[in-house]
Amino acid sequence: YLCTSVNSYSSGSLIKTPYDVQANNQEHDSPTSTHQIRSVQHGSPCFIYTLAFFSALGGFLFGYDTGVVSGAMLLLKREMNLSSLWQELLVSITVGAAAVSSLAGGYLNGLFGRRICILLASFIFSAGGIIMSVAHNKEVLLCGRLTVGLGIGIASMTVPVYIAEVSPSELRGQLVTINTLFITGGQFVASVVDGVFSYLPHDGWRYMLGLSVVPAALQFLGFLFLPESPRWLLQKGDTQNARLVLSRIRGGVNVDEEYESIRSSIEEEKIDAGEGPVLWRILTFAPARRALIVGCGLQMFQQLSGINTVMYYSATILQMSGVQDDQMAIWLASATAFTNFLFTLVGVWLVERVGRRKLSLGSILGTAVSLMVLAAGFLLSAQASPPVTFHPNDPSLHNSTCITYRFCESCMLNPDCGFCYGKNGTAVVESSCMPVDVANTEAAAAGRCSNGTQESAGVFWAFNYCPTSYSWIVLLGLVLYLAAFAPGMGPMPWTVNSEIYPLWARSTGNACSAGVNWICNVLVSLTFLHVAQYLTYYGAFFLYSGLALLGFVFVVGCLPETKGLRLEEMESLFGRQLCSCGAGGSQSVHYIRVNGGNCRSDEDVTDDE
Ligand SMILES: O[C@H]1[C@H](O)[C@@H](O)[C@H](O)[C@@H](O)[C@H]1O
Repeated sequence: YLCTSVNSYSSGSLIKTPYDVQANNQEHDSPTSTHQIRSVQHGSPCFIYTLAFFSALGGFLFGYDTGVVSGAMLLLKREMNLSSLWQELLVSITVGAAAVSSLAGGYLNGLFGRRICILLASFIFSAGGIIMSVAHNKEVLLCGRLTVGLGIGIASMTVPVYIAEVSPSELRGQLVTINTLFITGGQFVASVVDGVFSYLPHDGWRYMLGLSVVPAALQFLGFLFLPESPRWLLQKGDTQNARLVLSRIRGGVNVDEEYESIRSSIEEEKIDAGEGPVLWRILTFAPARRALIVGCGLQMFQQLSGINTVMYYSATILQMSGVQDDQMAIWLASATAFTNFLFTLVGVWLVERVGRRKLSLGSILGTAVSLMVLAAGFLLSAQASPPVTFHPNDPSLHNSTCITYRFCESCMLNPDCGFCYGKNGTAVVESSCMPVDVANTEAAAAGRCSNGTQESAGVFWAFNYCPTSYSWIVLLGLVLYLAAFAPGMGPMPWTVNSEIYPLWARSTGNACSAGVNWICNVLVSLTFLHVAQYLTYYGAFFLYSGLALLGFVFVVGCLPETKGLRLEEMESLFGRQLCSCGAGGSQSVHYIRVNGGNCRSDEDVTDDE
C-alpha cells in the first residue's frame, strides 16, 4: 500500500497508522495517558502561553475593530452628517478588505513566514488606528477602516496557524481556541469602550477607533522578540534555527523525536506535493482537497448560522424585549458580547476534553434549535403586532409610505419608518406609523413622537421593534443561541482549519477558508435587512436555523476528530471518501508511506483499500 505517514513517536514505532492514532486518542481520556508523558516531555508550557498570548492579540484586534464600529457610527453619523450609503461603506469596507487580505495572506505566509506576517498585521493595525483617530473627513476615515481590514484579514488566517504550529499536540486545541476567546474578548471590550465614550458626543469616536493602537503596538513589540514557527523554518530548509526554536519553545527538553517527525514528514510531503501552484496541487490531491472542503464548509456554516446578525442586531432584539432607552441598549449589547465571550471560555475548557467533533456537533445543533426559539419569538410577536389606529392629518406626511402600513410589524420592517404609540395600562393605544428623523433615529420626523415632544405628549417611539408581550421568548432565544454557538461553532472552524492541512498546503488552505469566512460574513450582514424585509424577522431566523441544520448534517458526515493527533498525522484522516470521515475509527485506512510512492486520487485510495 502506497499512501503513508511516517512518524517517529514517543511510542517508538516508526510507522504509525490511524489505528495507533485512535488508540492514542483513547489514551488521552485516561489520567495516566500519553498526554501526561508528552506534557512531561514538553517541559514548562510557560513560553508557549506567552507565544499564544501575543499571537492572540491579533484575535483581540480582529474582535475589537469589527465590534467597535457600531457604537462609533452612532456618533459619527451625526458629527460627519453621514448618508446611509457612507455608513454602510464605513462598516463593510473593513470586512471586505479582510476578505481580500486573508486570501493574499496565504501567499505572504508561505513566502515570509508566520512571524513576519503577524508583525506586518500589527503594524497595519497600528497605522489604521492612527489614521482613524486623526481623520478630519469621511474619506480619510474610510482609508483607516480599509487599512485595519487589511490587518484583520492577515491576522485572522496567520494567528491560528502560528499557534497550532508552535503548540504541543495536547495543548493545541485549547491554545488556538484562546485566539477565538480573544476575538470575542475584543468584541466585548469594544462594546464597553463604545458605552463609555458614547457619553462624549464630540470626538468620542476618535477614542473608540483609535484605542486599538495600544494592543497593536504591544503585539508588534512582543513579536520583535518572539521566534518563527519551527515548522515553517524547517520547510524553508533552515534546520539549525528550526531545532533551536523547537527546543526553546519546549522548555529546553530533548526535542529529537519531535524534530525528526516534522523533518521526515516534510521530506515525504515534498513527494506528495507535486508541481504547480499550491491551490492547484490542493485541488488535485484528494486528502488535501477533502481537508479544504471540510475547512471551508465549517467556516461557511459558522457565518450562515447568523452569528454576526445576532451580534449586530442584539441591541434591537433587546429593545424589542422592552428596553426603550438607547444608552441602555448599548450597555445591554455589551452584555450580549460578554455572554459570547463567557461561553467561548466554556469552549476553551471543553475542546481538549470532548474533542472538536463532538463540540461542533452539539454546538451547531443547539444553534439550530435556539434559532428556532428566536424565530418563534419573532413570529408570536408579529402575530400579536399592534394595529395602526391613529392617522395624523399632517400634509407633510402625504407622500410618505409609512402612513400606508396597517400593523406595527410591517411598519417596523421598513427602515425609514417607526411606530409612535400611547399606553393605557399595558395596552397599546392611538398608534401611528411615522417616518423616522434621519439625523436621529430616536425620534420621528414629524408629529407627536418628533424630537422634544415625546415626553410632553405621553407617547413612545419604537424604531426597529414593536411593543409586544412575547419579547421574552426572543430574549431567551438570544441567550440560548450564544450559549450554544460560542463554545463550538464560534471557535472550532478556526481551530480545525489550523490543524487539518499538510504543511505545504497549510497557508493556502487557511487563506481560502478564512476568505470564505469573511465573504460569507459580508454576504449575511449585507443581506440581513433585505431578507428580513422579504421574509420578516421570523422568516430570516427560520432560514438561518435551516442553514444551521444543513451544517449539522455536514459536520456529522465530514468532520473527523483531530484531538490529540500531531499535525503531521492529520493527512491520514482524509484518506477516505469525504462523507465517511466521521464514520468511526475502526474502519480507518492503514497508511504506510513507501518512499517514492504517491497518493493522488480517490481511485488510488479505493483501489488500495
Ligand atoms: O469565531 C468568530 C466569533 O464567533 C465572533 O463572535 C464572530 O463575530 C466572528 O465572525 C467569528 O468568526
